Amino acid sequence: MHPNALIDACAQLVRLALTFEHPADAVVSRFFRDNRGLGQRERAALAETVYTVLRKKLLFDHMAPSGSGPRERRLAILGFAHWQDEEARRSNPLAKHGARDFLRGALSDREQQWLAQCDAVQQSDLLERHRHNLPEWLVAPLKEQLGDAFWPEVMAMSQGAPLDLRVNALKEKRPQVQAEIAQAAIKSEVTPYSPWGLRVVGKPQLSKLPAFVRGAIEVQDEGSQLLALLVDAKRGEMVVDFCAGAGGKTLALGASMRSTGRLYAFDVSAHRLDALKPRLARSGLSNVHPAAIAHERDERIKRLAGKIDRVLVDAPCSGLGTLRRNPDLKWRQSPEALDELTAKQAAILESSARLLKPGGRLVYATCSVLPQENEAIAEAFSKAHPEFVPLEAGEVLAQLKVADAASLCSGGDAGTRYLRLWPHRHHTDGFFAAVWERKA
Ligand SMILES: C[S@@+](CC[C@H](N)C(=O)[O-])C[C@H]1O[C@@H](n2cnc3c(N)ncnc32)[C@H](O)[C@@H]1O
Repeated sequence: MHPNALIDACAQLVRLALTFEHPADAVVSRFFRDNRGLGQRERAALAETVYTVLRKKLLFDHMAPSGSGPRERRLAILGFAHWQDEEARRSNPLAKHGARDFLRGALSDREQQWLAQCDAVQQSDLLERHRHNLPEWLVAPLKEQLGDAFWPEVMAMSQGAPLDLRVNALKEKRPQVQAEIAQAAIKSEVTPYSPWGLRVVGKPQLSKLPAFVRGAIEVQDEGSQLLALLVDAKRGEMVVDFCAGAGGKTLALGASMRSTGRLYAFDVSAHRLDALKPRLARSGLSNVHPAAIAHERDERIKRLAGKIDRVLVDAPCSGLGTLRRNPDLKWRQSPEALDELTAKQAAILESSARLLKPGGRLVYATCSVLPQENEAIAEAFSKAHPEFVPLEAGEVLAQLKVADAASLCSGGDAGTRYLRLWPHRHHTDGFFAAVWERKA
């Protein structure tokens, strides 16, 4: 594709994404479906450009007005240029010239002059909002929690996430799978905390890889793997994954139960549960029972009350811990939407807790970094339910031989009450989890 046509296509995609009517990943997938002729490199350029625009929206909104031509094209030029610079910095500093040559081929003289002016802007000349690119309502809670680590977290959140895999412990061993994918030129390192994880170098295509096809690996952030690990589901138990969605954590729980016992995968979205089915088929698990429920007080839930050994509530949340993958969320979420979400989270936790038998374990988790979706929900639940004893997440993980378990946690007297993962510290998405045991 001619560079100019590619920049125009990027501008078209930027325009679609900036309506914020749908999640950015859905907009990108739709665009690719509607433009089947696009090659792999063009797809990568399109996706990375639009994600860079979403990540740096306030900075680009500040720079764009000084240029000419359609606004979306100016945003696309900035997105493309910043993405390429980032790539060049990561892989080969000399590559920057090559990347800029390609872009120059797409730009008019006027656009080139404008881009040079934008490039000349120093960080120190910018207002804080143009450096953090966050909505104001999100800045205060992050600064309050992070202090000096606010800027490292901003940096971490403004980059893409690494590709993590979970090895299916039911079928295979991590070292063998690592060696096998290395044969297919996929380099990886074992993840520092999860015993099941591999962190892959780059973004190779996985769907045709034999290890993927036979269910030996699944794509899953290391943080998600640690949530499943905290549940510590065992052979022969009755386990509920209350908000199972497409089943990322269900599959990890099922494997840790060695495909025995009974694992219910509930969700209000039958559509999301449908996406679990092909994954389940690959996984070789035969203990999973997916079921769509109407709401958290569904009859099915009532029938299972007091019968379950372990419950995971991977609650619907703002997703603000996943800004590396979903940068549009910071523009699509709002304080009003959060109020609704926190009420839902409390209601789901309340209902799901009834499922547990005495001695059973309850895990409440989110991929949010906001205390109101996390500690506030957990503490209100503990207060209202003295029959549920909080466990130290740090101790649970240490018993499971997770390295540096205490460093993954915060809160409580010992500072290890809750799992609290941050992109800048742990190189995972932002996650929270609280663990309780129902008194016998
Ligand atoms: C964070 S996602 C779950 C992701 C999933 N556990 C995974 O690992 O892939 C939250 C899920 O909660 C579901 N949900 C929303 N309200 C619910 C409710 N009242 N009861 C059960 N599930 C609900 C949503 O449909 C969504 O799939």
